[in-house]
Amino acid sequence: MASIDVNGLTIDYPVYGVSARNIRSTVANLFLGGTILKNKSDTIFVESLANVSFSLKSGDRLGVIGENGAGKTTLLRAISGFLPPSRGSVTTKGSLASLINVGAGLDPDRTGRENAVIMSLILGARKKDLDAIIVDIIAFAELGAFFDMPVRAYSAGMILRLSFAVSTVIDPNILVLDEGILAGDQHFIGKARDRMDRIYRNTDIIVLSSHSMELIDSVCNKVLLLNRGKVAFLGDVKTGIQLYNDRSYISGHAA
Ligand SMILES: Nc1ncnc2c1ncn2[C@@H]1O[C@H](COP(=O)(O)OP(=O)(O)OP(=O)(O)O)[C@@H](O)[C@H]1O
Repeated sequence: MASIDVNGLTIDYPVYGVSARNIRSTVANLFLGGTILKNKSDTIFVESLANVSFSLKSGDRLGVIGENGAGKTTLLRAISGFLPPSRGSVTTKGSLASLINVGAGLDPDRTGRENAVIMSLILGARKKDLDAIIVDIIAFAELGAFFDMPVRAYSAGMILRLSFAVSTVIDPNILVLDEGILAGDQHFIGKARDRMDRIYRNTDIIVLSSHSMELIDSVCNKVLLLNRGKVAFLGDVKTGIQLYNDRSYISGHAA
């Protein structure tokens, strides 16, 4: 059984090299992004998530929505294990594939093939299935001779092809996806979207961040609406999308 438990999760990003005295106005920060804080030694922090808690179990498809800077990517990174909590905890059970930052988890000094083998094993592939898995990755990514070149020689779109092919070749128990990465080459994105339809059906838990309410509505059965790093709403999809659209969850905003 796959599960995700997020408990009191707070993430502060330190911003070095900026003095608190140079942050001119707190008014400008009222509606967008995390809260800007400073500690005793005048170091600036952006509190991008503040005391976020929720649990997901098999069958849950969570749509993470919110305006620019609300904390969506930060939450997805923390669930994926890329970002340690400043306070609180994140516990996941089950194999997890993460498609947030294109290329995350790839070793630039290894070839596409070597990365494909390593990541497939991390995702739970059995050794006896590896040959077939690599054949599938080669066919899907369509990287030609570049598959045997180091990843540092890839273009951004080629890295996306490899990351996507590797992360989706086996159905993971948990898929964490920022839909924003699926942009670019129309031929590949078309193939990627077809494959996502299969993954959306077969994966135990999906955490999907998107600015497309149409996609959230079609894939998800729960919505987490973030507002400046805090949970503004957690519950059914229709209500969450309605709140997001009319912006009534933003304090001081007249709908
Ligand atoms: N590396 C960083 N250093 C400092 N602050 C950061 C860093 N990354 C993100 N932030 C801040 O954390 C907050 C949340 O950012 P995050 O990227 O999670 O938002 P988001 O909801 O994904 O936004 P968008 O829809 O614009 O992609 C923002 O205020 C942002 O300025």
